[in-house]
Amino acid sequence: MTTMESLIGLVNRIQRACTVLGDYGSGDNSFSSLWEALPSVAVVGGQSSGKSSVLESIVGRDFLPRGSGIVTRRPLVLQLHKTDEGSQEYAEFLHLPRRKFTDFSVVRREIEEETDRITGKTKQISPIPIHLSIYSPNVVNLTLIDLPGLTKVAVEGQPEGIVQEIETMVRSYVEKPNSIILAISPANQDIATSDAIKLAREVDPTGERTFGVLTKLDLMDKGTNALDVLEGRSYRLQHPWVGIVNRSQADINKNINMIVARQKEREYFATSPDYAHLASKMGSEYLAKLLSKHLESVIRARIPSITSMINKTIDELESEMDHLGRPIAVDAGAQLYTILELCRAFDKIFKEHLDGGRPGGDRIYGVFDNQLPAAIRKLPFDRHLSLESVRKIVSEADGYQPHLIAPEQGYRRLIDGSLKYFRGPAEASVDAVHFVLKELVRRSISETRELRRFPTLQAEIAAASGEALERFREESKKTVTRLVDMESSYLTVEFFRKLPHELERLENPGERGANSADKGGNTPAERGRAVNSSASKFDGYSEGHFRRIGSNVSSYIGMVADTLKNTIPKAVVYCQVKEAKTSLLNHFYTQLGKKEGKQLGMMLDEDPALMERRQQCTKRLELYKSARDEIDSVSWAR
Ligand SMILES: Nc1nc2c(ncn2[C@@H]2O[C@H](COP(=O)(O)OP(=O)(O)OP(=O)(O)O)[C@@H](O)[C@H]2O)c(=O)[nH]1
Repeated sequence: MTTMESLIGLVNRIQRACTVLGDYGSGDNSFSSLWEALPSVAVVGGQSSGKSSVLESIVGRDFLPRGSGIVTRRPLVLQLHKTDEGSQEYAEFLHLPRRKFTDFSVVRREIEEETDRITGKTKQISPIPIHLSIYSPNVVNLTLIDLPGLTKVAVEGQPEGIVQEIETMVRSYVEKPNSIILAISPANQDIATSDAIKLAREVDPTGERTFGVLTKLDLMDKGTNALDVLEGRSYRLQHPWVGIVNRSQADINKNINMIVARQKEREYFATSPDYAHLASKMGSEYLAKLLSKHLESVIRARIPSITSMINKTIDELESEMDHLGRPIAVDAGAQLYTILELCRAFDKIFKEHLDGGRPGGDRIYGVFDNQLPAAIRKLPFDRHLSLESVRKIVSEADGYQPHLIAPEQGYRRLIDGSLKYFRGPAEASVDAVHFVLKELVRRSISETRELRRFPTLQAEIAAASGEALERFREESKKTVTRLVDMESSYLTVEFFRKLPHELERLENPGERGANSADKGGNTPAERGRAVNSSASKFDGYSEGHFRRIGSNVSSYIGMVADTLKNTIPKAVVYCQVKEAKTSLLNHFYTQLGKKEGKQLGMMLDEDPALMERRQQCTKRLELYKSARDEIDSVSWAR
């Protein structure tokens, strides 16, 4: 491959990739356009200027749609590839890959049909290009973009405003600084009125990137010639004008072969008295070579800036991809792996909250250190162990037979009754820790960056964690209730053995009498009063006796409270915190293992807008990377 072929081929390949990815310069996407950075030859001309004839002559084949009105309604990117002498000519469309067209009348029909596919039969125009590649020994490597002909009036059946639309579209192509303008004007018309030259003058006033082509030289009035134009006197351009003689309508009707037509064109210039001195620089074959050479040199000059534009865009796209998150795999195994990874990321953050490193875990200690003791302090033991209450409970426990020594049953009932109160603070601690854990799950989910794009999985993890925490809470409640119940199942014997006073007093009724005498409870009158009181049955026991019972129970309960203040946190941590740390998502993992690919895929559902954007980014990244590879390979070949 020569350098020239590979450079134009390079741009061809990049252009095709651009169209596949919807990058044809126009369009309102927020990405920079690679297409626009690529040099290209845009063919412009007024209606009947001979534009189609020039293109067909450059190709050496009839293949463009004919007809009245505006026939070209979408840009046609015509990529010409020179093949070895004697090889079969064929055409290929980008939209019909792997189909080789060897019959060029079928190519013409396909262009017409493909035009209608996008624009509809309404004869609208569309900026989406049709890509046609032609492989032939009779072409030079060149890419031309055929644009709708500039016109002043729409013909019947074509929508109003199409004239302006065409002008806007053609302008969008030729105003790009990388566009080479092939401006076609007929020689039998004043050059000052040429639509092509008028537009070229506007967008390229210095004439640097305009190639002037003058057609229909053979149709000029006898005795006149176009030397003023061809020699650059009428309208000056940086590149020399090229004169062309295409087939006349009569030639076309007679089916004059294109190769024969080229031959006739050569003869025309060689034998023309006016143009013979310019013959070597006239004609469609010369034009094709001139353009090919120029395009190649423009591409060569542009490569460094294209390369840096590509690299810059790749960097931008890569960082956007990082921001959006990489695409998710499609097979079930990889999806399961992704889900597990995401869960692990969440779990790690959750653990950091508990173990410190992230805030929140300290609130659990707060429950044990403040809430629990405060709740215990607030328990209504004063009321439960008031003199009245003690007297009532003890008497009820005694039944018809007042206690003789110590009120064993009374003590038990008082203690049992008191211990029941501990359930409240115990359960409240469980609930308080549960809510702390729940809040930490919520925070951990929102702090897991990797999870941000997966709202569905976030909800799944939240639900699974919620269920697990609920189970831990149940378990924890059972355990703390049990701790409390255990306290009433067996009382600390030691404690009561240390209360000798009471026993002595009960064993010594004399002392009891003496004691009561102080308070005057021993006189008959007082006894009578006592008989009338509610505790008539126990008027034998003094207030002091019940007070002592009350205070004994109270200090026993105080001792139990101290124990529970220590054991409840242990139970709560064991059942809830430790479990949350080690097996919060265990159940979820088991469930995951049973799920099918489709369900896993659903869990990895993302925000559709985000997916769309990533898809765009991925495609673009692919385009730019392949463009970079293409450029690299060409640079090495040079
Ligand atoms: N004699 C002669 N006829 C030409 C020449 N160039 C074009 N024609 C004829 O002019 C008519 C229009 O040529 P086209 O090539 O179809 O021109 P166009 O600009 O593509 O026209 P539209 O697509 O219809 O706008 C055809 O009948 C051609 O045969 C030429 O150099 N000499």
